[in-house]
Amino acid sequence: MSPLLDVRGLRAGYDGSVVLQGIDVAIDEGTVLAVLGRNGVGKSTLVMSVMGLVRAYDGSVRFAGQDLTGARTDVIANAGIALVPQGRRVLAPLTVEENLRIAIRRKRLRAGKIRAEERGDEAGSRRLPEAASERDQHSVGPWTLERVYELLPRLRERRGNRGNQLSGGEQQMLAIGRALLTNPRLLLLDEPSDGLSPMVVRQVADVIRTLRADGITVLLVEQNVRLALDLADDVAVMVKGEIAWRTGPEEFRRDRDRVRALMSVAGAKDREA
Ligand SMILES: Nc1ncnc2c1ncn2[C@@H]1O[C@H](COP(=O)(O)OP(=O)(O)OP(=O)(O)O)[C@@H](O)[C@H]1O
Repeated sequence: MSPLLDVRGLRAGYDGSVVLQGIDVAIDEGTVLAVLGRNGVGKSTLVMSVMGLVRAYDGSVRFAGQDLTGARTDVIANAGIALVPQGRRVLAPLTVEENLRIAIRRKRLRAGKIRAEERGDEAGSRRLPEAASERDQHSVGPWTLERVYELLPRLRERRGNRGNQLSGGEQQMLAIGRALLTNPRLLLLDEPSDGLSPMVVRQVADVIRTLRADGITVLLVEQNVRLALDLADDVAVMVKGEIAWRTGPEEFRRDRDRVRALMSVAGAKDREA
């Protein structure tokens, strides 16, 4: 079985500076891959380049058998990848429900535009699609506002509150709900536990477990190693824009020396000395 996401030789960065130095990473459908590593090694750059938000200089990205190398973000989203970005990026002046409805509307516009482009029909780009895409019909069922509220009941309670009135945990749930409304097969989560209390981190972990049980594949970037190991089927450790070690959570727990060498600031100093 070929992996759902297959990234090979990916080099990417900003304004000519190279952050990702040739990344190879593959994720099987239905699994959770945790990407760990010290600050600044390029974890966010990796998820942003998979999403088409950072330009790749070289390498390839294949998803569900489709070549997405160099594709636009809207095409990537339409193919079934969604990003929950670091910092959540909820629309602060809008209510929870407005944030969610915008995600639904954007998805429809995007799908209509891409279909129109495929037909070479510019005028059609403003038409809304009438039916769910083929992919949606094959999944458990497309994500709806109601299904998001069932998974994340706190959002229903807060549906009339503005983004800037939410706690960090509620903002994280909103960012996840918004991503789910695009019906992803692969969810890229960039530090979902950042700044949250241990109790809220546990709630986020439960949500991720439920999504995995529903068959959603997850690439989880985390600083919280305990959370990452609890959730992951596989672990990839990044060092300076490369995957330095790919292993299972048990092996990761056992090999403390290697973890220290690859992940602690002291370990990095040892290597540089
Ligand atoms: N928009 C940008 N423009 C230029 N350089 C950037 C930009 N974003 C990140 N970088 C640089 O790219 C490198 C990798 O950053 P990135 O955010 O991908 O790392 P990270 O592993 O996710 O770190 P953190 O855990 O701190 O989020 C860093 O040197 C960072 O300064």
